[in-house]
Amino acid sequence: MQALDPIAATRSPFGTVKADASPQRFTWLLGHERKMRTYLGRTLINCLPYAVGTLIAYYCALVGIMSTSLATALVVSRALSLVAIYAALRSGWSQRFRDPSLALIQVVTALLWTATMYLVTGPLHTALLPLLVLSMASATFNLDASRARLVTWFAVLLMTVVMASATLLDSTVYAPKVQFCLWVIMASILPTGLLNSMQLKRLKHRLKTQREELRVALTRLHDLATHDELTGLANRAHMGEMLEQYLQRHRDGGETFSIALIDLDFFKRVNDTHGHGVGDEVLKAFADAMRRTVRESDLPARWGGEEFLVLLPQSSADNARCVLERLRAHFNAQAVSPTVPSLRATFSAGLVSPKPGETLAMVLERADRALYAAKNAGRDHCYVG
Ligand SMILES: Nc1nc2c(ncn2[C@@H]2O[C@H](COP(=O)(O)OP(=O)(O)OP(=O)(O)O)[C@@H](O)[C@H]2O)c(=O)[nH]1
Repeated sequence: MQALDPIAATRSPFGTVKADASPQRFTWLLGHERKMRTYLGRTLINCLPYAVGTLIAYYCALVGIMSTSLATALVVSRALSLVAIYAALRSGWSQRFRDPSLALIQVVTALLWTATMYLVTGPLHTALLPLLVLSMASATFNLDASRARLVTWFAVLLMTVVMASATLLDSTVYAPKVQFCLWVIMASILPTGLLNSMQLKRLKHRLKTQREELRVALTRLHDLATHDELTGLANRAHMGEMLEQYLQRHRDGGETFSIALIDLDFFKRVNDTHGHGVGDEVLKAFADAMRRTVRESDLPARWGGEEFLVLLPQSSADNARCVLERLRAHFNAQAVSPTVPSLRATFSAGLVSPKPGETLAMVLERADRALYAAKNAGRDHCYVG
């Protein structure tokens, strides 16, 4: 269907669309691009378990569980991996990969770091398990189903090896019975988390689909409410709103405009002679002729029955008359019905521009009188009112 009006183009079916309602914040950190902002936001959230891990590492160094140099090595290595991931995302370098969010790399590095921390934090190792669960929750939600499954089993396997090794290396601090209990908890929590994430993702997908369906339905509703079904032109209600807007802008000192009220000549005869189907074909032919002839900025509408109205922005009634004469030359010569190829039709039109202080009803009344005069003059005429 034809775009109706530049004013309307900024409107949603049920109100004014705010192009981007909320201003973007932290653009220096996250950039402007919507997807990239999401990826970077996730990466920064992943820094939270790292910050907690840093505190644990230095606390361990403070109480003599590990050396300060080991704590620093762990903290710096993780910081470097996070900075590298952030830089790859922020610079756009990651765009070359199938998964530009680098979600898989992020979770694997997080898992390896958490597992290492588990091995070296001695009596504090249990504090690492919630961090592991946190990393996995974010990973399983952001990865596709097969990768999320793969990463979950990788995490279970990795922690099995780590817990077994820890028990073998230091069975006093990593007591086998305790490790076994922790292993059972870990091995049951991670797959459960995976199932929950999958369910959430399905829900998210369904919501997205429903939102798209709703958008399509709203667009269809809007088209039905503003367009004439037979000709596809704007309908009377919509054109009425448009006219009010233009008239208001004109009153506020804006540009002038004209309207042409058009009526097909002897249309009843077409219906009576050839039937309503042929009459409909003529109406469609006239609508097509208008679409082809008027300017991009002109707004044609079906006003009702065999009456049409064209709003011609930035045109005096005399300028509008030239457009109408072009339409006449085009329409009078063309075949207007595929069913009755020999059939020809004409139209009459009343043209007016709003005068100061006139209401819409007054402008339309003048257009109607001009149209009536054109009909009285023998039809196939355009009169300026
Ligand atoms: N086929 C068809 N006919 C319609 C439609 N809407 C209105 N009409 C017909 O349009 C005709 C209008 O006839 P009149 O108002 O007498 O006008 P006219 O025959 O065009 O005569 P003038 O306007 O005086 O030249 C009527 O027969 C209506 O039934 C429509 O959607 N389809």
